Amino acid sequence: MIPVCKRLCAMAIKTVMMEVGGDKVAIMTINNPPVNSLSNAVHNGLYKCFKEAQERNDIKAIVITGADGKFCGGADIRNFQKKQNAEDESEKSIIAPRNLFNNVIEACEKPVVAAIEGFALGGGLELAMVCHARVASEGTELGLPELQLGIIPGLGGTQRLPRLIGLDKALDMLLTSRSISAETGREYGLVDVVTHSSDVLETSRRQALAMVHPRKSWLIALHRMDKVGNSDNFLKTLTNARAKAKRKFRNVRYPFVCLDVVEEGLCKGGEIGTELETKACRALVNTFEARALMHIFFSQRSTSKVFYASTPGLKARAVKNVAVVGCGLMGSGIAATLVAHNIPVLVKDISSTVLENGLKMIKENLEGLVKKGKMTELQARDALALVKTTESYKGFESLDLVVESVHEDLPLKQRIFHELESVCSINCILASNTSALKIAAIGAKLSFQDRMAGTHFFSPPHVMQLLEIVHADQTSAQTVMDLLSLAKTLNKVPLIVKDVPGFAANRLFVPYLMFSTFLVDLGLDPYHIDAVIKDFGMPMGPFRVADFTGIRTFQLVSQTFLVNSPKSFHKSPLIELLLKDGREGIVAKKGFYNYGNVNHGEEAAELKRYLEASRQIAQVRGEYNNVENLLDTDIIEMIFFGVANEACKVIKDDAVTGPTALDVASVFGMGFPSYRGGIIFWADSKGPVYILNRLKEWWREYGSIYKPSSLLEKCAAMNTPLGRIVSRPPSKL
Ligand SMILES: C[C@H](O)CC(=O)SCCNC(=O)CCNC(=O)[C@H](O)C(C)(C)COP(=O)(O)OP(=O)(O)OC[C@H]1O[C@@H](n2cnc3c(N)ncnc32)[C@H](O)[C@@H]1OP(=O)(O)O
Repeated sequence: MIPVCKRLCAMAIKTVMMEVGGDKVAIMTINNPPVNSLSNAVHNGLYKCFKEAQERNDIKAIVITGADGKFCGGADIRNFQKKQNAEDESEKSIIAPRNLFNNVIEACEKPVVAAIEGFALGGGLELAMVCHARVASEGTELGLPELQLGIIPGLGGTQRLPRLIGLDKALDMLLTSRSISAETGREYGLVDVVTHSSDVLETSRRQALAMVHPRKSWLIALHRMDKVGNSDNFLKTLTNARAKAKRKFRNVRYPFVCLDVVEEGLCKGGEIGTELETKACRALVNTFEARALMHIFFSQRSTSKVFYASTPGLKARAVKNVAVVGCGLMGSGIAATLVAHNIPVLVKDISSTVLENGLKMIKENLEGLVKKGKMTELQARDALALVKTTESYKGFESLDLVVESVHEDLPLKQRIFHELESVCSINCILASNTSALKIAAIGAKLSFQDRMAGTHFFSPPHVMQLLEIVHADQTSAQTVMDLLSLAKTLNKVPLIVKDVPGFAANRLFVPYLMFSTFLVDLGLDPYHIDAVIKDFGMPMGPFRVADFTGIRTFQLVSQTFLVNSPKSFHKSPLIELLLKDGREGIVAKKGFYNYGNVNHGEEAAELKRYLEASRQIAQVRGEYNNVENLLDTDIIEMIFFGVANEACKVIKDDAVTGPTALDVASVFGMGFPSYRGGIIFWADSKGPVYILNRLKEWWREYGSIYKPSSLLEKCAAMNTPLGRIVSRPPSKL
């Protein structure tokens, strides 16, 4: 250990601290909890510390690190939001610390090493890249996720990353926002040394001192070109990347701005590149997409945080052993999700044949994750080894959680939970994956209902990010807390919802399909609707998604609406006509589309017959009956204003904590484009008054399915955005 002079630098400031060791290495520690983000105070702190370090003869080298084992989570996103909301136009520019990065840190005459632990993301990785070497602890997360926020890196990331790891790999990281581990970073040349976290600081010191003497020269990332090749090569790579981006990104500009800036910098030099990058990043911060994506970033985090805040002192218990009862499509997907995150699963079903089939589906799900690059083949094999199957309740006594996933049959579910209560320990959480029944009804006969909850996964569970945690009246805070913690382990976005029919996400999803089928009964072509909605930004149109989730499932979940609010529901005859002929969707290889042997699906010529029959029965009339009058924007509004109207009813019913929860539900549960900020955020961009007027128009014409909700009327009357409706803590749900 090197003796450290405990004297803090004369200019000691709270957010960046400097300690100088007996070895003459200055350690600068960023201390800005919770993620050591780069606030203005951090920039100023670094400026001051660097100035002092440059001047002092007793400092030979510098190491930058972050407090609490976290290097830096990037620029302070709250700061961007403040600028977006600034009234004064001049306030909208972001102060760029480009000078600090390029001219102070990178140009420093004393070697600077980044000692990285935990994560270096966005501006955090950009800071690490201006250092002259990087030492990272095992498993550290490195990435430039700015595109996920609707902006591009603004502190040289678009320029230095390609120069350090090559253009192909850099573009992949930039355009996917995917992080890499320190180990992969070492392989790519982004990290110089990977070591154990207890050794990061010492190794960084040694690395820095080695660079003081001419034993190891240091390279300035911005000046390098050795990894990007000649202009023919990099221009070709960029052309391919643009073509790929065109297929992947719809309706947004920021990925293309990113590619342009990379190209400019490679053609005109890194200095010009960083200047253009800063300007482009500043301009993007104020776009609707950046507002929307930053809103989603914070909303996604707030849905569970609010619960922790309302139950101080409670600590989550780890869920280490789980059983899934029922291994159909959903059960096997849930089991795959659990084992993919190293949680052993006991799968129970009624016969060895069903179990064999379930195991096959679990294997296929894991293979799907391998194909998507979410896990390696070896990890998938290890995960599969964590699955055990059983036809009995043997082994259930030592479980932490059971997820029931049998079909929607109340007496059957009640019987299963009764049996579970007699075999599971008192601490085991009993959860149902029902989407149509009330949790309280399923657990009505249990002696201890506090450990009963809903875990509503979305299809396919190993892919969809949302997990609704259904909180019945009797469910304990401890149970919800444990499930929230499990959601984090599974990398899911948890949403606490009340035990009301349809919970939250299906209250949006079912009307989405319902308004789409209504338009078909009005005379519109379903394939045209699918195309318009896909262009709007949904991953697939409503009819294709109905095929994927199963048309019978749609019919089943619709029952809740038909029972609870029949006047707001258009029951299209089309659904029953299709089901009568076995057109159940992809499981039957035919639904709205025909699937042959592939999952892509082709338009079905014979669908016309069903459409005509359905229209004949439905007899929907209206001014727009000549459907050619309908513009694509009308189609979008007639579907999504209907969904937004239902969202207002969900808020009114107190089914969720507030409007933000529905933005999260729509983005992560039904694929609403995140760059539109979720259903409520998007609706607010149109304004409650405009939506109300349009709904009234359709209400007059087509009847009560378009009847405006009282909450929408209220917001329109006060001209208040729907997003401003006050949220309530989940304990009050
Ligand atoms: C100019 C530059 O190029 C532009 C940029 O750098 S833009 C920023 C780029 N950086 C990012 O996108 C990283 C965003 N953050 C993350 O991915 C994750 O928070 C993380 C991996 C750093 C930590 O994850 P985890 O430990 O699970 O904590 P998480 O719950 O996500 O965050 C903890 C808190 O920090 C906040 N936070 C995280 N990153 C933040 C950031 N960059 N700015 C402001 N707040 C941030 C979260 O909102 C949360 O706040 P809360 O407790 O009040 O809800």
